[in-house]
Amino acid sequence: MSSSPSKRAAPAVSEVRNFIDGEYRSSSGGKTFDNVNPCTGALNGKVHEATSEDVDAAVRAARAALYGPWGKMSDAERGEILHRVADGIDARFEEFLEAECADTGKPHGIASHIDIPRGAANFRVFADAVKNFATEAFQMATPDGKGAFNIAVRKPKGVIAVISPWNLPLLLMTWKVGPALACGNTVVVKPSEETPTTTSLLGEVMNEAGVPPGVFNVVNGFGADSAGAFLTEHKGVDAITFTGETRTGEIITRAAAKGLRDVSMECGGKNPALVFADCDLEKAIEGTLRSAFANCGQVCLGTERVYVERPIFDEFVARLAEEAGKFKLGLPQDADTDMGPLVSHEHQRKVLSYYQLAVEEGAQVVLGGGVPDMPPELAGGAWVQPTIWTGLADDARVNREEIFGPCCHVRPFDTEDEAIALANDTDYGLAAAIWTENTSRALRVSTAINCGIAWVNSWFLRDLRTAFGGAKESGMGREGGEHSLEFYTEMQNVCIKI
Ligand SMILES: NC(=O)c1ccc[n+]([C@@H]2O[C@H](COP(=O)([O-])OP(=O)(O)OC[C@H]3O[C@@H](n4cnc5c(N)ncnc54)[C@H](O)[C@@H]3O)[C@@H](O)[C@H]2O)c1
Ligand SMILES: O=C/C=C/C=C(\O)C(=O)O
Repeated sequence: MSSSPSKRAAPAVSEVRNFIDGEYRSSSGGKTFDNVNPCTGALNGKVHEATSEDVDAAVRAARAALYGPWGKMSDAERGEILHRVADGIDARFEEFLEAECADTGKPHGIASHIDIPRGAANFRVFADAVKNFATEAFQMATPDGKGAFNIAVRKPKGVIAVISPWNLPLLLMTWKVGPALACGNTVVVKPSEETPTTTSLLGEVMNEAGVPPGVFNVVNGFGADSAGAFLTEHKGVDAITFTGETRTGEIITRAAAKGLRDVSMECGGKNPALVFADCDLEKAIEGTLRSAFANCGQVCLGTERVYVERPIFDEFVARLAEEAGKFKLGLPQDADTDMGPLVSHEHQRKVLSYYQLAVEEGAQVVLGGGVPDMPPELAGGAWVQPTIWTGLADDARVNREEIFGPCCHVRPFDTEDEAIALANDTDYGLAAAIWTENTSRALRVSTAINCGIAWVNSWFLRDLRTAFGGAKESGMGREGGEHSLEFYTEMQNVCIKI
């Protein structure tokens, strides 16, 4: 089923330290934790866990750098440096690729087309966007007849805490760091404990590109009672940008309430796909295969609920299962690998508990439902089978809770109104995919779904200038294009009396 026994998972950086004030520093408490390869269960290396003193040093370095050369540069000068950061990622593409795949287990095909290039693009796009970011001006009348002008200026918000997840580590971290730095802020990043390596490696690139010390800092560790909480509760942090689970977002929002710090929250989803009988079936199947199973289902925008118009329901389910059943599970570096493992054994236990729950809740298992049979050298990995269910009630937990694995439930519908109601019957509101060749229907349905991002006849087609974020429990605020620039700046109105 997988690669030859002679192949090994990619070696990774063996020791990941914190990056503070332009240099790599060991944990001041001497504490480390394991970074485990999810393909094999082997040790990738050790990660230095930041103490509260380390986090404090990082925040202080970021504060000092804000008042140093970085804060005094023009957008154009900063932009030039950020372009060099992007070039630096490109120049070390292979290193980033190996590190990302060793931490996540994802296939090279995904990381080399999405994660690493987007990691570089996030710096270029925002370095350029900030140059065209206009403010506002209002001329007003005054009783003396002379008038006044109001001119708005935008300033960096200050020290930004960036808390990022493990599913697209470099991509989602730079999606925040790129615009934050382009706007003149400084950052302290706490990457996921599961996937710290590419964030750490970025420190070297920052130094090589000429980013002044203290502008980009990295502290490693966990959430509660660790680097995540130390950072988000730190008084020296001016704003917090977070991507991760909704429940974690709530905890961080509470921490941010102290001192009324601003937050940007990109959280979970339970995203629907609506497949109408007038769709291009080939495209709908190909798109749903990606939206449900890409990155082993670990994409916040991924589909976990598929609603299919009854006349094509049986054919759709059969074809989806047939194609997903052909996925080859294997090592990142094998060219024919379609799907890697889940990110960790902990996440594997969570996903498998939902596989079991689906059966208990009365699902028909159309495909998968368990652990695949892997060759001995991969037996220690966090593998699960791609899984498709039908027959669950709409209020089944499997239909309501985010699983974040390679699985979906497929259910028939009879009318457009019913499909819209089913799509909206969720606590979440991140993304939706609509498959129809009828343009009026596409517009009607996409705008009737309460979510931040709706795709018609596509999925994960991303223009970085567009608004990105979730409705309901999927988040708060928008990032992307000008929306990121708004979040990472503070607007000041200057009123000038003539
Ligand atoms: N909306 C989006 O843009 C988006 C994108 C990717 C992932 N996600 C969501 O992320 C989740 C998967 O990622 P995850 O499991 O890494 O999420 P998570 O919430 O467990 O962890 C995210 C980050 O928060 C940190 N953290 C955890 N507890 C914390 C605390 N108390 N204080 C401070 N930091 C804390 C973690 O260490 C990690 O760095 C899914 O729910 C997925 O939908 C959302
Ligand atoms: O798992 C979530 C994926 C989010 C993707 C983006 O934020 C993006 O493409 O910018």
